[in-house]
Amino acid sequence: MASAKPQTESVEKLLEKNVKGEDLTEIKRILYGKDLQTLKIPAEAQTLAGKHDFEIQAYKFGTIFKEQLRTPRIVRVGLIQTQIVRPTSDPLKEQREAIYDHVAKIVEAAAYCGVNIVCFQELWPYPFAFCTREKQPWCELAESAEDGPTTQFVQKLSRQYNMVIVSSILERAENLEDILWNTTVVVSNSGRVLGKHRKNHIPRIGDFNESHYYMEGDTGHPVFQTQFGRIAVNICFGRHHPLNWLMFGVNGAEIVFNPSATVAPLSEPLWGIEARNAAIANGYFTAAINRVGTETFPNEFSTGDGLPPHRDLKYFYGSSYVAAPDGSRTPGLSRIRDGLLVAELDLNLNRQVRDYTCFQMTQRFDLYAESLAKVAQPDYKPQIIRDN
Ligand SMILES: NC(=O)NCCC(=O)O
Repeated sequence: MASAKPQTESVEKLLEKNVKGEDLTEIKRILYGKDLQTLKIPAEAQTLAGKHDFEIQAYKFGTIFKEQLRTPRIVRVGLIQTQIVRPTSDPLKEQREAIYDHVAKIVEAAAYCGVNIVCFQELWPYPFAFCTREKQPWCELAESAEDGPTTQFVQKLSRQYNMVIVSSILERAENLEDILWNTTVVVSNSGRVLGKHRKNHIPRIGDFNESHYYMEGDTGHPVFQTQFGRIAVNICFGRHHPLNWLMFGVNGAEIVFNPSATVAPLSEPLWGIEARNAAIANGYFTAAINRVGTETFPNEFSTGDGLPPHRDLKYFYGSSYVAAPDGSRTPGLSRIRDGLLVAELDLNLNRQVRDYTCFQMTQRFDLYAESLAKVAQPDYKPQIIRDN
């Protein structure tokens, strides 16, 4: 039997293998915007990466010009993408703890790289089982956002490394009838739970049957003021919704993280566009993080799409990246390996780009508020002018 074709490592590796010299530089200029300076990765971080089998890439976004009246506002963000560590048939606690242990090593490497804010992928401590429609054992993993095992684990890391940590979990609202939510918890660098955001848009696409587990979030568009800047979280499927991105910007976000879990056939051609476009349109930085690998579940499931029952959700393609408001972006992390992407940002770039593009000044909230208010009425008639 022919073996499956190996996964492509990354678009960047393909380009570098096949295009050389000035042609490569020109292609990168057109595809990625300005050429970002790479940052030196400390030896301690390299050693951890070698020992625990993950890659590290590190880049620096500068500003357009040096300001006279404001000092630079430098912050380092770290994006962590991983595969699950243990098979999905292992005891739940062992699966979760193996992921904790592995991710802790990558956070340690991030600390060596001087990272101030780290964000993990969507529902990072578990396999992405919340698609299969199998309720058990997976609902058992749901936990309190305020003091569940994952938040407690993250709080220790935050305190140890003086890092803000953005941690996506399956929340069980123990104070409200045990309702489940897809929630991201923001833990301050002091270890305090700063707050949480519940996923606004729940997918009903392909095998992503997440609406069997949780409803659309009820937390609006919170922005978290941290010591290192104002941050927000647009959880996975919300990246297809421009108004979701917009509202985080309107509320003052300077960096919007997009912890995701998405597979190649569904979204790969969109991946490099959506978070990057959001950065351009909203005048802030975006950071998109995706998990890696194929996760195989004990029981077959199907989605009513004519395909035979199967045990996996297809391939999670990693490729995490950071984009800036001027449209420049980092290369993606690998499609096939666990990784840490470090990006140094000067948050002053946001205002410099906004002053230049005037995208915020010209966006006409008044016009769209009036139009959307009409659209939301049950008797709305589309504004079509007909040739008859
Ligand atoms: N987790 C999640 O929302 N996935 C949906 C798939 C996609 O948006 O690409």
